[in-house]
Amino acid sequence: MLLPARAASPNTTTATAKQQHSSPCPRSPAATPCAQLPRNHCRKLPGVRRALRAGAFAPTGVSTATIAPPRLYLGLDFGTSGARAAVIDDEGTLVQDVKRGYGDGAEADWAGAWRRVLFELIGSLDPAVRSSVASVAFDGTSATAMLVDPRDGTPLAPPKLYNEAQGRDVVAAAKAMAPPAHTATAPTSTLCKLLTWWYGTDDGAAAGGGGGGWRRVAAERGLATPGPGGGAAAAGSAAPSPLLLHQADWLAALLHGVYGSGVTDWNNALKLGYDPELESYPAWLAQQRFAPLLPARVVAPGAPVASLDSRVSAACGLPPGCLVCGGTTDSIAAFVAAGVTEAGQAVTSLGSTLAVKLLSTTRVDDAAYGVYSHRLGDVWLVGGASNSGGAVLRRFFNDQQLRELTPRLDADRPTGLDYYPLPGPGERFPVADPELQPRMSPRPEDDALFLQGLLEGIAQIEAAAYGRLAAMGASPLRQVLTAGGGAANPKWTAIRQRLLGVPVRAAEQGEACYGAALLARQGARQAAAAASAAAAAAATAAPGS
Ligand SMILES: Nc1ncnc2c1ncn2[C@@H]1O[C@H](COP(=O)(O)OP(=O)(O)O)[C@@H](O)[C@H]1O
Ligand SMILES: O=C(CO)[C@H](O)[C@H](O)COP(=O)(O)O
Repeated sequence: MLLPARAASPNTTTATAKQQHSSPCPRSPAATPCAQLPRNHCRKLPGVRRALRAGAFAPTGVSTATIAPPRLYLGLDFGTSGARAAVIDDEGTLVQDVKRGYGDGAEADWAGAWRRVLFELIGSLDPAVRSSVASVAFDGTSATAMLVDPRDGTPLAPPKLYNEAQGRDVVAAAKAMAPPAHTATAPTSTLCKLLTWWYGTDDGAAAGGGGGGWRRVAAERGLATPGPGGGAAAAGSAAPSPLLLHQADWLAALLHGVYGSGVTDWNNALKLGYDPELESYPAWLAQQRFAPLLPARVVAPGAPVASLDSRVSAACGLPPGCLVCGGTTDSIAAFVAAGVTEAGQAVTSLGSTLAVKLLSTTRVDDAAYGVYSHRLGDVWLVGGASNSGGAVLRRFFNDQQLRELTPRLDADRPTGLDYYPLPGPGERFPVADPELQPRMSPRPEDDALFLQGLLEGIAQIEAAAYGRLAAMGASPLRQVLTAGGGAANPKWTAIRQRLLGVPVRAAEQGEACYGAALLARQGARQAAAAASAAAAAAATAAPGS
């Protein structure tokens, strides 16, 4: 069980602590105004005053069932460049939000950075808010895969991130087992990442189950080290198999402490091969020798999973009975936040990457173009995710420079530069080509012209993405809401609207963490309804009733 590291005390003088705001968001006017806090963005919003008036903030140590209404709901978004927490009340009013970067050097230990930031975000919440949180839900980057010890979640190997394309051999193995054009056959799919671990090809070890750094760690920890060439746990052996989890699953398990056979959700499991229509792993996947490594329980996004582990509650200050709910991916959380409800409405997440989600009455999937369909409730969110997006802009301009240059752009005068902006070789959607090269030259002298060329290039990718969905029979596009950092750029919005030919505007709520908080609220309501139904059934069944 990975418990939160002791939070740096407010008086800690190390550089790291100085940069970080480790005490709760200050309540008194005399304290440092949140707006001046470096690296963190800690805001108390109108909802706090209303909740304070309503006496919402019960003392810590109460169970969910007794958390005094109005209860609060916590969404945690672990995106590409940083993590954010949003707390909402029953009406969906934002009560507090906090964000934090992963810090320099995070790439050397992603799991450690995610765990550290998780408990720092929780520690950054106002104590009165934190102690009223009735449920929590996470969203993470899609197809970010982890191989862990099923007893306590300890990673056995570095995570494989959302955009890491796997080798041709495992892609071929995935194509040999999955249906044609299945999203699990994409080079960046979770299935391909699992197969890289399974065949041990990630450290040059011979294919066929030899090597693979994780097997050495697993053996040291007394775990089984199954592989294609045998090596499975001997019949009757007590040694448990390693477990595959997604980033959001692993973070949730840090709070609920339910390990063993693992819990994931429909959306995160899609690129593993899970079928959200069947609500099960298809036979072609369940019959594989590596099936024991798959997370056994797959829940709907927002569904109740388990209560907070009591030790974690004591360590982080969330109420002991706080419910941890099923998660989702960051672009779906952004979709949920935007509040889209009609077929033909779409959400483009313009964050570090460009992800599009169109609400469609028809499901469309084709890995040849990086197109797949997520299920949310009883609708299909069709789309995909390009490697292009804000991460390319950030290579040339910081946010301040973007704000300074944007007024000089002329959305009505295309530059003709015809860029395909990528952070490096490789594209997922609407072209699925791990070798695709960036195209961002010639670079004009004028930075404003260069920036406009980049924004036009990303907008052209977005337009091609929606055009691909239309060509595949998805519901016709009628409107695009924008989430993510790029939503703030009016000139980019105008360029995109010109290319898309439909109304484009920023989503009122575009933050994925807000969408995750809505899922947490949904889970708390589902749990309360189930408890009421159980109580009513018990009362009916009681003798003499
Ligand atoms: N004014 C702007 N115009 C265009 N892009 C912007 C602007 N401000 C921020 N961005 C881009 O938004 C991205 C960050 O958005 P965010 O949603 O936080 O991304 P993520 O969560 O994927 O890290 C950055 O890559 C940045 O380049
Ligand atoms: O690119 C990403 C990183 O932010 C997205 O997480 C991801 O690729 C979107 O995938 P999905 O459509 O499964 O939500």
